[in-house]
Amino acid sequence: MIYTVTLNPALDRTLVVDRLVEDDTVRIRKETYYAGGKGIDVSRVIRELEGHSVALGFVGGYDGSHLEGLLINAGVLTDFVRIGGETRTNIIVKEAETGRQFVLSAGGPEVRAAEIGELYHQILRLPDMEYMVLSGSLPRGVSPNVYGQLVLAARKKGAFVMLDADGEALREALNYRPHCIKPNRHELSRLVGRDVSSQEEILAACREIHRRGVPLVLVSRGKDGLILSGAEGPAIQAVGPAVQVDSTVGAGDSAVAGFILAHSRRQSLEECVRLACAAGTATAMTPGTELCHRQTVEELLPQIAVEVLPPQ
Ligand SMILES: Nc1ncnc2c1ncn2[C@@H]1O[C@H](COP(=O)(O)OP(=O)(O)OP(=O)(O)O)[C@@H](O)[C@H]1O
Ligand SMILES: O=P(O)(O)OC[C@@]1(O)O[C@H](CO)[C@@H](O)[C@@H]1O
Repeated sequence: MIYTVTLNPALDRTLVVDRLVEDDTVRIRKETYYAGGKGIDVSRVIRELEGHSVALGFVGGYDGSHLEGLLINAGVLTDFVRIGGETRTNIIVKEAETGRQFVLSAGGPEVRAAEIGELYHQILRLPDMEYMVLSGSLPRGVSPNVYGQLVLAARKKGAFVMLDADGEALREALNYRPHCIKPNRHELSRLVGRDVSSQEEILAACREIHRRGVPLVLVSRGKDGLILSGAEGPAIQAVGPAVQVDSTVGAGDSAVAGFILAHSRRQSLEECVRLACAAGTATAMTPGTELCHRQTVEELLPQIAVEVLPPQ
């Protein structure tokens, strides 16, 4: 089974307005709620692509129940730890007239030590963990080394661990050697302490990370697709066709979902990167925090240019 972990889920409230104006009433034209947070997005995309996963993490209060209910309605399996604090709401405002989008991200509730302990023991007890995906920001009260501890617990159980995090949480977790990380260009730059942009710079940065014991690095590059670098074997690049982009929120999570789902289906690494790219591209075509549709992903798959890169 694939387990996703979202320590700081968010009820994503997407509002469409004509245009934001100062000193006047701005009428909301459309309002939609999504169960959000990066690991939860991964679970939603896996379900959309006809796979199964269980979403783990913390939910609390009425908004936490709302989020969980949305997932249940979408057919996503959940097993959250309930916390005393209230699940955060992130607000996404889209201006219909200009296409501009504003993402207001809340800090989230404070998680108590006992609640972290409960999640940790839940993970240790899981009988069938083949994959664990750890994604997103950390809530208050949780130490930056929490991902490291969860990586260690999952590795001890023989699971393949994929991590999508940033900053100190990512840096700390590298010491525990997740099997794969999914930084975007900015996260990779922060990780290696210099700006990386070109293909050569990305591959050099990935080699540094392999030397620290991480076998796979999947770098997402927005419209330029993805590069998968492996400690062994050649790097693989996938680039999607030019599409009409509406909102890229959740594109990175969709790429993680595509990669892990294909990997769990024992597909080749080329096919894993292809599905990652198709899912990310399809999500970029949907509005707000809406995620990819299966039919679009299937239409995109043959249009993804997958290339094995020459050794550097
Ligand atoms: N503008 C775009 N046009 C086409 N495809 C895109 C675009 N933006 C993203 N994608 C697809 O989605 C994948 C992941 O996007 P991106 O690199 O933006 O991840 P990210 O920065 O982690 O995103 P986020 O944090 O918003 O979820 C890309 O590798 C690409 O396949
Ligand atoms: O604050 P974090 O945990 O980094 O990201 C949270 C979030 O922005 O990520 C998803 C899109 O990737 C949204 O569903 C959610 O609001």
